[in-house]
Amino acid sequence: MSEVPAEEIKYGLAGVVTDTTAVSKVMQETNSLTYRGYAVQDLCKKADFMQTAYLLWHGELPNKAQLAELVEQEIGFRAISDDAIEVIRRFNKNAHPMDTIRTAVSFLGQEDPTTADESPESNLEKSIKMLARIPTCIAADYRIRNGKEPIAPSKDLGFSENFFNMCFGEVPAKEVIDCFDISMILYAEHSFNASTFAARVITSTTSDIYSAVTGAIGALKGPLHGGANEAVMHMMIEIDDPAKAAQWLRDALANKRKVMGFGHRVYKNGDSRVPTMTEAYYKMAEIKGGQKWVEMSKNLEKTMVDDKGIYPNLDFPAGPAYYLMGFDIPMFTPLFVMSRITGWTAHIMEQVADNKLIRPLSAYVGEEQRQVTSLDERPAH
Ligand SMILES: CC(=O)SCCNC(=O)CCNC(=O)[C@H](O)C(C)(C)COP(=O)(O)OP(=O)(O)OC[C@H]1O[C@@H](n2cnc3c(N)ncnc32)[C@H](O)[C@@H]1OP(=O)(O)O
Ligand SMILES: O=C([O-])CC(=O)C(=O)O
Repeated sequence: MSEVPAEEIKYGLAGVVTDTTAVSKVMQETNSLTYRGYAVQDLCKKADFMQTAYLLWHGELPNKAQLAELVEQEIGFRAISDDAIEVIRRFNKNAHPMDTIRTAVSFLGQEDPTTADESPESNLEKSIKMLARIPTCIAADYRIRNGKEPIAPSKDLGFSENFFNMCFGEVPAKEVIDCFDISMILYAEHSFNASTFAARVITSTTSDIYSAVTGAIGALKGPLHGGANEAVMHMMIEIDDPAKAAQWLRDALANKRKVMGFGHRVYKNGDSRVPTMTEAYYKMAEIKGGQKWVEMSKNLEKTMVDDKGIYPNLDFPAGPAYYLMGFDIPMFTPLFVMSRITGWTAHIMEQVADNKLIRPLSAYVGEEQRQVTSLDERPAH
């Protein structure tokens, strides 16, 4: 029995406010989300992912000169060392790409002579380095595990175009790039979600930014968080036929299965990002011939909302959108990493600027205090 009444324990920290943040605001009542005061939908229409990164880090949208400087820095940091490529070559070809990007980021941290420098300027520079190099690591890992040579990053292509080129050796149609960029903006930041909180916990010990990001990647991997975008696509492939979707979902619920891509800790009446991502996904389906998946998504959503009142989250449209863009399913959560690196690092810098060690209490429910007996005195079984 715990000495703390059960009703006073905040399991999963649900509903607990642990700190302030100026990075983003998730509004449960209105199902809306702002980054530094700007609605994400407006950022998707009027800005791009690089401008969003600048906004998250600096608190303001960049002017032309500020954006040009960030773009130049990002392009300049894209290449990874021969040692890093060699490490990626040695990765187990069956390892999950989230395990390999977690290890790659950790490797980048031990290579960087500025890792221990916690100054705001150095942490910002390291954030730009990770934004630039994580895509290079993900693409190199993808090609090597498929028996191909990595493609060096380009100095002439934008962030998203360069990533597609490093993966597939070509830049797709503008519509595909636009949809990918929208997913990058929408995935970039979401207040104290589990991976960001993990990053802040690590930062609060005054550990370094690479350690915090490595831990955040580990937290994002789980299917209750970022791993859900992969799980959604596995589910849709398992269902296969849109006409079977409603029954499949009802059977899953009857068997107490969690249906991936639905539900959210904060939003209870719909995820603010879903309409924008769904529009982009439907556009992808039009271009790539994915009407089967659209029909299935609609049937799953209608059944889940009608039967359980549980709404889709961002992973629900993002999973099939990435599938239609041609990415292997195990790459979907690493794509989330490519984007969330901006939000994580904005929070890490906010934590560093006003730090207090994060260390909650627990209610003990184990054995009462007792005597240690010697090994000889203890029963054989
Ligand atoms: C980008 C992101 O990270 S978004 C989240 C991505 N994760 C997923 O899509 C995984 C599937 N969803 C879930 O597991 C949950 O909805 C979570 C983890 C996201 C949120 O969990 P919580 O806030 O703890 O809600 P909780 O799990 O208590 O759900 C409340 C009720 O709704 C049910 N429920 C919530 N989500 C789902 C779901 N996806 N499938 C089936 N039932 C669900 C729960 O079983 C619970 O029912 P009960 O009260 O009868 O026990
Ligand atoms: O906020 C959360 O708990 C999960 C989420 O949607 C995100 O991190 O984007």
